[in-house]
Amino acid sequence: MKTPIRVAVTGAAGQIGYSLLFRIASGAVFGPEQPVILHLIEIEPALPALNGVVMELQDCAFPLLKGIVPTADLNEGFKGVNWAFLVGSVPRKAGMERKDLLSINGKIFIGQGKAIAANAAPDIRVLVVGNPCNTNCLIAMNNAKSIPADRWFAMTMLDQNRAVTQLALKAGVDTTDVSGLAIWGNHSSTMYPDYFNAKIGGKPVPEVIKHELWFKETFIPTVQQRGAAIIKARGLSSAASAANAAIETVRNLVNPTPAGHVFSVAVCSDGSYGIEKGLIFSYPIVSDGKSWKIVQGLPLGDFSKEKIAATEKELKEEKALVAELLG
Ligand SMILES: NC(=O)C1=CN([C@@H]2O[C@H](COP(=O)(O)OP(=O)(O)OC[C@H]3O[C@@H](n4cnc5c(N)ncnc54)[C@H](O)[C@@H]3O)[C@@H](O)[C@H]2O)C=CC1
Ligand SMILES: O=C([O-])CC(=O)C(=O)O
Repeated sequence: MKTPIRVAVTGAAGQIGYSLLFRIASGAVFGPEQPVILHLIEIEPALPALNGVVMELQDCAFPLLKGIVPTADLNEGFKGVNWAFLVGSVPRKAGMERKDLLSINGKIFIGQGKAIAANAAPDIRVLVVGNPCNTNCLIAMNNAKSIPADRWFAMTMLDQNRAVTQLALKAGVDTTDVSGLAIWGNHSSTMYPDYFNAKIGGKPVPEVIKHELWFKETFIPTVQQRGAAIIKARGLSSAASAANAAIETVRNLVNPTPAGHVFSVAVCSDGSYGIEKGLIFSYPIVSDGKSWKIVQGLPLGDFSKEKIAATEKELKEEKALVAELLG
């Protein structure tokens, strides 16, 4: 048996937490050979509900679950942690944009960034899910400067999965026939699902779906607005699909990417494709299972460049709004 790794989840008593924890404990993220100790972090008033989640985790008798640390103390919560899923934060309601949450949620990520830097294991990696996730990640990263920038991620995998399914439905193919689809930029209504560099059955998507207006008038807005559509339908934001995407993001990072595939995750920009350095920007990424890199040299036409510039502009504006939170 391998040594257990410590995995922290904030907002562990929330909706996403309820879909996420049981799958981490079952081995769906780190594999069937990797035991885990779960650090479940909540705010004080949610500790009774968290206790119920702990009881349910115990009642699963997961062979890989070697311990549970439920806590409202950030130092205890992040002590020795190898992976942190930062989910805990307030979700938006109908009619709000995700960036409207910055004034409520942004400050949470100062204390969490500092506590991660002070307590986590040397190999810590952090996935921010709580919205607006790119800029929350920027805040946490800037409050934890001792942790290398390549360890910080914000989630856009849910947007990739949404885009892949829309393409598959339109083309009448299986989702597994779609490859190379990546989300660029912010997890917001400006995100850009780049269908030009995606393939269906190995052929460029625009050669399979020959319907230019559909991409512009239906595909892109559907992907950009899917979170809002779920909130309208459910009265609550996506939770099971978000947890699933968090699981896939980490799996994508800790396993080698199959040839011909990419995955989407927002990372600290190194200036690739002319994006401002230091922004948490979603790119097409590949991993060798240990380190990741931004796929270089993809052709981008004027339409793609315009969309990517718009989402970069929004991230710069969000960064300016939280300037005083960046440490
Ligand atoms: N990046 C993405 O693709 C997605 C992001 N989200 C975001 O994930 C976040 C969580 O969503 P849900 O689980 O549905 O919300 P929820 O309201 O069901 O759960 C959030 C939990 O976080 C806890 N919490 C609040 N402040 C905290 C803090 N400072 N430290 C620790 N825990 C704290 C709350 O007590 C609550 O239990 C929201 O911001 C939502 O917008 C949701 C779907 C997709
Ligand atoms: O839309 C929301 O507020 C929740 C979310 O991030 C998503 O479902 O993509």
